[in-house]
Amino acid sequence: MSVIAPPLAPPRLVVRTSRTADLPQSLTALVDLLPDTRPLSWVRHGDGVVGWGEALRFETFGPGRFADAEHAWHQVLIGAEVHDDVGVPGTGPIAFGSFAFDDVVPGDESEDPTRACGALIVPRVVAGRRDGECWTTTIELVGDRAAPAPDAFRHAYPHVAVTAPGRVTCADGSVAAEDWKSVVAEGVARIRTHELDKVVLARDVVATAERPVDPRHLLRRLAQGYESCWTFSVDGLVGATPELLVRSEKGLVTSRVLAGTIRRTRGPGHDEADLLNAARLASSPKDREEHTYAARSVAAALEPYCSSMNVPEAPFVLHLPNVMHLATDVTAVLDGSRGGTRPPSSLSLAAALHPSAAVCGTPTVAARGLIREIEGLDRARYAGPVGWVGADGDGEWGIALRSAELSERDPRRVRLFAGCGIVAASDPVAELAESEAKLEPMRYALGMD
Ligand SMILES: C=C(O[C@H]1C=CC=C(C(=O)O)[C@@H]1O)C(=O)O
Repeated sequence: MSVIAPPLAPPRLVVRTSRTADLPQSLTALVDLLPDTRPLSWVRHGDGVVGWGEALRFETFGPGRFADAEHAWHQVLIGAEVHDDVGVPGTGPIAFGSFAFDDVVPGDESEDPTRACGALIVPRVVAGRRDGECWTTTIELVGDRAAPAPDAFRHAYPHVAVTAPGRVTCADGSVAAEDWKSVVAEGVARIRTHELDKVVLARDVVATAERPVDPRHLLRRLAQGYESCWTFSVDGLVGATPELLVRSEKGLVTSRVLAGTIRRTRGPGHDEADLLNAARLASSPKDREEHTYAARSVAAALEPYCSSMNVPEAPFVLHLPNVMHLATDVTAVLDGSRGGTRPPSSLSLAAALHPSAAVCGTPTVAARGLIREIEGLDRARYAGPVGWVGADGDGEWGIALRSAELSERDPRRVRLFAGCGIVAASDPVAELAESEAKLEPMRYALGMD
């Protein structure tokens, strides 16, 4: 006999945000607060939000993964009791989230065919800092005795010392590095027959550490070494992405589009070489083409939601420690009169923007089809949206690049990902080298530099 449980009333949250004493002026001040279990992070230049514990968790599947997560978030906010003494973006109730790149639930070849395609996690505790203002939010489920007292957040979870992973070795992932050149060559061939204009092809490598990998070790190194990137951690997906899919704040929408890459030079004379390389990148027709598709895809996806938009005519060169990218900062104003009863949230904007041509290709459907056909990789959450959303829908979502997936089965194992935009003029050998450069942040985080 099967028993159908009556629908549960949505859980009721009690949320309290209060100002806290200044944190040390360090890039890692926020991530240093994190306990070792399932840390949540969205930090850049030392500011941002980190969280721990799980008051609530919503897992979603397939093409509806964004809309279902959004619906669950709205439902839970309806009855929430919120006391917010700070009132800046990131205070009050927030949920961290990450979503799979593809709609298709992975088949038998996947590590875990039942895994969710998306998750929103409402932490029990959030610590945040923005422009010198620091706060703590505690989130309790009504009737939940396990929730920490508002003034006890530092002690609610035992603070286990951060451990380094020890010696780390790397092996080929789903497709061996040598074979990946043929995958790229196939992408180029398809583009040359005019099947599509651009496709982004990715690969993974598998790192095995001597000791269990402590995500906080990775977060600390990334927050320090890649401070201009968004250092994120959600459910075992850790990275430092330079690409902001969307930030929505008080009606202003921002997106940093990246596509087109050149490696940074190391050693003596690197300043001069960097200047030369930046000029080379800015004038490279192949990189400009890759970039144009990406910037256009973002502008086209945002257009229906916005009353005005600024897309600079030419990209600038973004300098990161490992590479330089062609970059365009798109800014737009949300159109309050469109989008139904409430303006679109940052999460629904992320859903509309995903997958941009920076991680999929042009046209989108043909590119996604080709990725499924030839890439030979289960991207999982790599290149999907990762970030946070607040009660008013404002929030920040990055693209989960320069990232790694920590294995749930083997805590010493980590999958690192990198991908490259392929156009007609792409060279498989150069693309393999570019993918190696894009793996550098996570190799560095693991201490493999
Ligand atoms: C797909 C990745 O990077 C994207 C973002 C910036 C530059 C890219 C490129 O030049 O190919 C990619 O479009 C990755 O890092 O895995």
